[in-house]
Amino acid sequence: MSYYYHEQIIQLTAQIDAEGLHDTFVQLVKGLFPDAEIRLYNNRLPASHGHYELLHLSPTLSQDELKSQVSQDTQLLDALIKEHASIEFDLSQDQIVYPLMARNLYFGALIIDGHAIEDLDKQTVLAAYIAIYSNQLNLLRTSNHDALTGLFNRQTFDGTLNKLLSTTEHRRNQDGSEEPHRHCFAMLDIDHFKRLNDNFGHLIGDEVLLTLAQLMQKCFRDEDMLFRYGGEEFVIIIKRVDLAMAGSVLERFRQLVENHYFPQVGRVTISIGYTQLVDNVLPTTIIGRADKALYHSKELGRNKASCYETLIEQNKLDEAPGASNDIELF
Ligand SMILES: Nc1nc2c(ncn2[C@@H]2O[C@H](COP(=O)(O)OP(=O)(O)OP(=O)(O)O)[C@@H](O)[C@H]2O)c(=O)[nH]1
Repeated sequence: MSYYYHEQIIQLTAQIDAEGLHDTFVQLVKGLFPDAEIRLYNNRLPASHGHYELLHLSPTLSQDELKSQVSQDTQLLDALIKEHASIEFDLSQDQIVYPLMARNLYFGALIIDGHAIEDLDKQTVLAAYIAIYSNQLNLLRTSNHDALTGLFNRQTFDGTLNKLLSTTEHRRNQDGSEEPHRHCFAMLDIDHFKRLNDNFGHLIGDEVLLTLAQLMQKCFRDEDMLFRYGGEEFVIIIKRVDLAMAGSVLERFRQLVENHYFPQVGRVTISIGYTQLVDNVLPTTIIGRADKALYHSKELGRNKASCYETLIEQNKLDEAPGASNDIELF
């Protein structure tokens, strides 16, 4: 392997967030096979079906072509998981699928389309890129995720919220005009968790935290972001929804938890506070707003979801600190 490839490998290991790592990896693979279509998938729940997130595709496909491509790929990847295939490498085909594995868990796939990989040197380099990318992603995931629940951890939350509030994504309307995407932010807290711990012990308490996290993963869309904020508190960034839609999604989740049977414990409920993510507002303000709405849900008797903006409109809350003046003074 030449010195040039060592430099590329250093680039991969220098990435400190998952997005940068995916992008660098795809660029390196493209550098090896410039004419090929490359698709990179992330499997949200390891070894389960149907949770593929397309991280990268060549930008030549129309929306319809893309849908049918993703559906074809999903079937292929499901079949691969079932067969526990470790690597699909067929030189006679012009489509090659590499399942991406770390610690025996299948976490995604790289598909290279339209290019028979005959060059042995390139095969070796590609195998090295894949191994380093997989290891690096595994490392990043370990440091970005909460060990008990597998959700993103508090540290990742801080970085994500700062980034979301400082960049504005736009959506294109039918008339060609653009407007910023709106996201919503929710805080949720398990009701009477101290009592639950006291009655059943910490291990069962931990089981409840894990089960709740799994319910969250099932209920929310792949693009929504789920974090363990600390203890028995969780936060959710619900992407591209207005407050009304966020309210109905959160209410559905509240009911799902209320009706779920938690082994040994039985019924568990949660209280929720939510608000809109607004550009140019400090993260602490957003958190303060959701927290106030959450506190209101608790005061109303728990097992409720409350919207900060609605409470303000109805004069049921004072504005959260910093709500009217978002310039931080030191
Ligand atoms: N089992 C377990 N318990 C935790 C963990 N982190 C925090 N806790 C417990 O969560 C409990 C939180 O209790 P409180 O903040 O008093 O709130 P609560 O009992 O849920 O009451 P409300 O929020 O008012 O409904 C404390 O007893 C903590 O010890 C954890 O990782 N595992």
